[in-house]
Amino acid sequence: MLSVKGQVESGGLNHVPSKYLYHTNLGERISSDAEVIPTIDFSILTSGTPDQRSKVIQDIGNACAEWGFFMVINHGVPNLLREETIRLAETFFNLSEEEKREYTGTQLFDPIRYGTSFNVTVDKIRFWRDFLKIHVHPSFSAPNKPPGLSEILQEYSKSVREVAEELFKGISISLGLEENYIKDKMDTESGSQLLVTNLYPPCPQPELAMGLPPHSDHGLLTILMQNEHSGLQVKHSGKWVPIDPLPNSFLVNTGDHMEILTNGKYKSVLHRAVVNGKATRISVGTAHGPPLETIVSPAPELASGGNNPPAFRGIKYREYLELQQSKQLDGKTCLDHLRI
Ligand SMILES: O=C(O)CCC(=O)C(=O)O
Ligand SMILES: [Fe+2]
Repeated sequence: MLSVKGQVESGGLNHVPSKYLYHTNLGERISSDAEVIPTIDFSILTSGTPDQRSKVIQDIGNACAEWGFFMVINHGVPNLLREETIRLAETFFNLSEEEKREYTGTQLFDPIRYGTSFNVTVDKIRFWRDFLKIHVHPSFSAPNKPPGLSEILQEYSKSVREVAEELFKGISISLGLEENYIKDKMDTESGSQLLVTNLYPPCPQPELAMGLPPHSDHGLLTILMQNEHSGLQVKHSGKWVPIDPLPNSFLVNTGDHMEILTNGKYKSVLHRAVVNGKATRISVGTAHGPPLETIVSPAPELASGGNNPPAFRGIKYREYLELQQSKQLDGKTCLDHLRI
């Protein structure tokens, strides 16, 4: 398994190798409107007046229902911590191929997994992306090199978890539920948190390859940041909307398990990562879910009565992850397998 970075750096790559050719017109239905995802001021959620707080909670609810994605500003995670996380993540990818290979996971639940594409055992075509995935909660793992990586990822994961917990409160209230509903029902304090670092090296023919094809995320919430290069696109009203996050912001999206829990009220939206010809793009996302053994099904409060029956069957989070990983990413959400 040769990483994309390794291939790019071996030199002389002036075209996309055939196994990476992605046969979709990337320009197709890119939104030309200046659409922007909603922005949520996190500081209002934590310390606004009661009126400001209910307004921002309403905004969160609308963002989850209409976009499944929003940008979070004033989140309190120090910029230095974010920058160091990205910098040290990059130094991991700068290790030699041999050093990185030590972390090649073979199993989905290996606590540390370095790899390329999505899942090379099922991918029919390869994606222009290398990754490092680590389980950071309830128990924390990280590669022991380069020096400092493990410490910074631990600190970063903890800070982001705090943001997630506040967002879970706001989301619970926005659904007409008690503030701690998601925290308690999904046991998020002992929940699973998976950190994924994506590295998309510059691509000689960016319109012919794909970093990550259309997919939805599995957890309750994903919190994502990136270096200065954009590439994320979100499906909205049938079009792909390129996302240019504000400096120092997080992108947050509701995942498949939020869609299950809310009985489809909040959507887990398709998104993809395109590549560019000039620069290495890095993104770091954390997926926040319940403990792996939790069975998630639609909340009875949101799925009852004749006109609102449960739309999904329940599934253990662990089994859902296995299901997702066993399939090719093909633009359909894995959730379709659970629809009643
Ligand atoms: O790199 C990005 O912007 C998106 C990454 C992503 O969607 C993922 O890791 O699930
Ligand atoms: Fe994603």
